[in-house]
Amino acid sequence: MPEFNAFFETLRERIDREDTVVSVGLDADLDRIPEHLLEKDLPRWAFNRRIIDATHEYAACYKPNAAFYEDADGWRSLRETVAYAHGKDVPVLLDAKRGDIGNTARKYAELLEHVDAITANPYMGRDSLEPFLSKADKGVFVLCRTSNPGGSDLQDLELASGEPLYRRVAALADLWNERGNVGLVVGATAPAELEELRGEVPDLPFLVPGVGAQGGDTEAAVEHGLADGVGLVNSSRGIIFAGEDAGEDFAKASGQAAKRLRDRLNRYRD
Ligand SMILES: O=c1ccn([C@@H]2O[C@H](COP(=O)(O)O)[C@@H](O)[C@H]2O)c(=O)[nH]1
Repeated sequence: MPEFNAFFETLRERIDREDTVVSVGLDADLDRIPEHLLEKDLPRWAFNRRIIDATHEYAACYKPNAAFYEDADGWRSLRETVAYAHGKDVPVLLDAKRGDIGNTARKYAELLEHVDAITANPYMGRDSLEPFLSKADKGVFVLCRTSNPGGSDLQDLELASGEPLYRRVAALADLWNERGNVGLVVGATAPAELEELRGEVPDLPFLVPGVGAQGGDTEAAVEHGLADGVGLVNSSRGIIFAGEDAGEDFAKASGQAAKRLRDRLNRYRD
């Protein structure tokens, strides 16, 4: 079993030091950002800065989803956000779900020059992930059993061997973990699969989305999401929009929501 790489060691240090496995999802949706911020030059950055100020002491990492930044101002906002999170010593995991033929994946993998870890789609196989995997000091979270209702449509399909596809993905990800830089994405809405996968790949840390707005199982997320104490449980809308109706005080409510989630998850940690 390879040891954790630099990213996972940094994450482990952060988790231990701050006593939290909360991933704060920065899905800065312009349709939900408080109105008074919309006049700013970069509203998403203005929003994220306030959210980071209010939540960083409860955050093991920040997870911006690329979908909310894929325009010119969005990328500028994201760069400012990443620099600010780093200034608070919090790692950043970009939820980008990339993966393509090697030549294209090589360009996607350049995203890792700016962030500490990324989510990747394994559907096109090992060569499509190699450019990410070869960045030995970064983290690569491979989509395995996703939290959405349609996650079962393909991921649960039984292979000729009798095993479901998500289990094969987990086994492959374990093989791809030569550098100790691989984790899995497994949704909190699939607690049975979380438990099963923890048994299959005991050494891979999980990123567990789906608590909060999606109603996933927080206890299962913690009990099975961590490998040797390392793993992340993400909430995005449940934290960043907790103060949606609080006007100028919106970030305070986010800080309280992040603290509540941290405390709740910590009840299940060893
Ligand atoms: O299986 C998956 C993989 C990724 N996500 C992403 O996580 C957050 C969840 O947001 P919430 O507001 O906490 O529901 C979002 O960025 C998703 O794209 C996921 O939910 N499930």
